[in-house]
Amino acid sequence: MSNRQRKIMERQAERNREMAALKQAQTRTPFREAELQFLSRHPPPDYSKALNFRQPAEILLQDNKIKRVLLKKQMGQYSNLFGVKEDQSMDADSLEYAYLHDDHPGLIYIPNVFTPSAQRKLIKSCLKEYSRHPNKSNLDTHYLVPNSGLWDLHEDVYTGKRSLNDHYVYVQRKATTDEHASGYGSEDDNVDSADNNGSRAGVADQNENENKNRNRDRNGQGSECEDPQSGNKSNINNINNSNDQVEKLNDIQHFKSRGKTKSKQSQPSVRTLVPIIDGTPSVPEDMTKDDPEPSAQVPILPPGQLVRKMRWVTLGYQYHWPSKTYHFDQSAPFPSELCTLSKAVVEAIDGVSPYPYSATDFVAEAGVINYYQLKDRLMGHVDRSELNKDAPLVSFSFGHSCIYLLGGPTRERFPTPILLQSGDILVMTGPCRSAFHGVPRIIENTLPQYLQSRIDDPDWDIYAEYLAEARINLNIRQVYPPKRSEETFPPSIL
Ligand SMILES: O=C(O)CCC(=O)C(=O)O
Ligand SMILES: [Fe+2]
Repeated sequence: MSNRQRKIMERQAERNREMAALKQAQTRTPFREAELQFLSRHPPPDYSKALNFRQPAEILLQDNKIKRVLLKKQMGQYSNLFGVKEDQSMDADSLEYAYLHDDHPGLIYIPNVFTPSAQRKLIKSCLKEYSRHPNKSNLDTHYLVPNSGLWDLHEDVYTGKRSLNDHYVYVQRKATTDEHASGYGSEDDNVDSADNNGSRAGVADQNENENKNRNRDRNGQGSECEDPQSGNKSNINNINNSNDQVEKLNDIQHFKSRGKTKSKQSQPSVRTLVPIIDGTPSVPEDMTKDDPEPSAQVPILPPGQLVRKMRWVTLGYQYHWPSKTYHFDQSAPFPSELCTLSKAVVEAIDGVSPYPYSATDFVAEAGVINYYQLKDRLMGHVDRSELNKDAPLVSFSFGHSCIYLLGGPTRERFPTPILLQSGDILVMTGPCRSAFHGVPRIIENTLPQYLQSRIDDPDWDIYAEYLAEARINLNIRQVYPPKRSEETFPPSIL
């Protein structure tokens, strides 16, 4: 090829690239646009664009879309799991409020409700207790995590009780060969990003192209579009109702991105999800919800490193990530304090939310604990797997602050960025329950002082060290309509 020909070809290739980039920019949805803004490393995002519900009321309420509602009692009076604040009077300083937003009907935001010690207690439970069997984590797909839990192993090494020379402190792989493995690709794919709900990714790099981002996102919980335990309303409510072609495509891309896999889970056909017939979930007879195959490629790591690979833990009804449906026949006992805590929130918003739901009807049946390292993100999705969409979804944040994007029923609405901080509660009720949302950014250097190392509590050190690079989100859902909650579903639908 002559020099001239080569130059012509290079120019043509360059033009093609530009055209492709232009096309991609044109097809970006407003939600995606917002995600990209907050994913950007260089330049860093403009965090001042985010709505901060902890601003002084006189500033916050200048935005006339924001409404403030006084709670009847302090949250600590609904349950002492929020911690007992010294000032329990109803003086102006101690009043607690919930906030609503005109653009997001059904959103209830209750800022700063936990005392520091109540936060520390819950964080400890999220890392040490709730992550134990029978609750499942993303690590269980690939590793033989001991029943005593990974955190206990980490603690033994951290406190010097056991040495890293001790072979038994290393959690072993489930698979010894990749013969039947899903072969998700790199080790990182397996553990870092390919698990959780769906749109959860490991490292977000501004230079990654959009498709790559999509494919890597939230492999576990449910693709870019849906979240993990949630799932997909169209699938659940009406198997023929593909409510969103784009989502469908993304899902398929998601499966393709794990194309090396030989297992059934890798096929788009797992989208044969649970249809509702006469309000009752009905699982097709031939549908199996197998676990994804373990990979022999995952790294063997010291427990202190492996805990940082833990991306999610599911509580109550266990979730089948590949199909984004619950295992309606697999439920682990729900931690009782989390039942109390979530019920207390539902009680506190009684009369606040324009979409009422009685606290007596609320049953905590499924939960997800999301563990984010600083560079993790959770891409836009809707939580759709629950059969009961009327019950509030209660979400607690701990550790580093994040940007939470709250959009509308489609990606075509530009989302509102919200600064979610440690100790805040976000409740999705009514239409907000079906809104796109995601966490494109964990914000560095935002760990509150009271969650850092403490002279008065050396036992906290191991948690402080973990939180120095992490955020924890705990969210709780009701799966079944109230009348069903205490009943057992007939075996025919399991
Ligand atoms: O981390 C968060 O605040 C949101 C998590 C979430 O949306 C989910 O788990 O479905
Ligand atoms: Fe979600």
